[in-house]
Amino acid sequence: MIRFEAVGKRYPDGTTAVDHLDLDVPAGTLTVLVGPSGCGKTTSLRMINRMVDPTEGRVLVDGVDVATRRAHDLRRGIGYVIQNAGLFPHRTVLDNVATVPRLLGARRSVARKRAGELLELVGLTAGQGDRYPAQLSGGQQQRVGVARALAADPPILLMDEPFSAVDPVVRADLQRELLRLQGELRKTIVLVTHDIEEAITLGDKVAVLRPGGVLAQYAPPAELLARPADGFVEQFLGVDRGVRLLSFHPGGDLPLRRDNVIGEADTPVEAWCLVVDADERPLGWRRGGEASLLPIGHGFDPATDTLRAALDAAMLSPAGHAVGVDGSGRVLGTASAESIAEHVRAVHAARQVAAP
Ligand SMILES: Nc1ncnc2c1ncn2[C@@H]1O[C@H](COP(=O)(O)OP(=O)(O)OP(=O)(O)O)[C@@H](O)[C@H]1O
Repeated sequence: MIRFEAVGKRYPDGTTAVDHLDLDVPAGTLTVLVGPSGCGKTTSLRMINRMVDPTEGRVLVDGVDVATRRAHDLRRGIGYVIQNAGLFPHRTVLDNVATVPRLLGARRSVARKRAGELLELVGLTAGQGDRYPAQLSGGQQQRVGVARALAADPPILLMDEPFSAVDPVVRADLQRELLRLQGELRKTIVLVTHDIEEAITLGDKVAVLRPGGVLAQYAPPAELLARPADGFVEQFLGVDRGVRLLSFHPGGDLPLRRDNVIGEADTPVEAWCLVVDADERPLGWRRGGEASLLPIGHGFDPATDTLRAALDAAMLSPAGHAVGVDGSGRVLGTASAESIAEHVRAVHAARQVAAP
């Protein structure tokens, strides 16, 4: 666990980078520090591995004040990933990663074997390991940066804007990979970003910092979206909080209707009916008695999708209804945009009653 206790950082020129920060990062979780430029994210991150020392308060790692640790020893247990990966340009990718186990005393062959395993872990091939960093794409270089940071198997990983230098598609890919890796490795990760969307996607908890290095709110993403602490956080989160919050609601509890699902030969029972074949697969929407069918667009699988996907399916459907399908594509039922909104209201109301 990482703990900031009343931590402040004032630079000699009088700049307050971090102001009285209290923050706990539980072991095995991913915390994101997010906020506008200059609000002290990087400074806070670097106080964990003593690249920066606080001028007030203490940073504790597993209960020990990092100021009492030799920086060199401390950093053995803390991986560090930066924007643009920071790789050695004149070493192959494999050697970049193998450097760390070598420094820790592993024999060359053992270090290279370990590096190969790590490259595979982050989704790179042995062939890519033989190239030089400049011969890889930006996204692939970032993966190498993550592999290198993991090479000493540190319990803590610090990541400073690790995905900012790559395009949005690669970025989404790297974010998914990080979540997959974290599901496997359960490191204690602190990640800095200025992108609130990234923070909400990745964080178990998100710390929003405001200018002047003051913590504005520290909460799980769903709570942040549902209850921003003040106007600053609300504005920083953006305008579509309600819709984004739907990503945190599983689709499995959404009531689905079956009474507007009919077979090909059946008489429509209302203005829009979903026609299915004998195997319960969707054929399309029938309006009134019209013979032609309109495509259902994309369905949603309540077992794996969230209410955001369900609402999206409803919005894109000609009938205004999302079609719920199981993993094999068979229709489970339908839900209108209104019924999805009603369901969300009911869930929120139940939570408020349940809250102490
Ligand atoms: N070595 C330094 N000397 C003086 N001021 C500094 C120093 N390093 C950082 N600062 C100032 O401290 C404040 C916080 O900087 P920091 O880099 O932590 O912010 P940040 O939130 O990570 O910003 P960004 O998103 O732009 O990287 C800024 O006002 C910055 O100019």
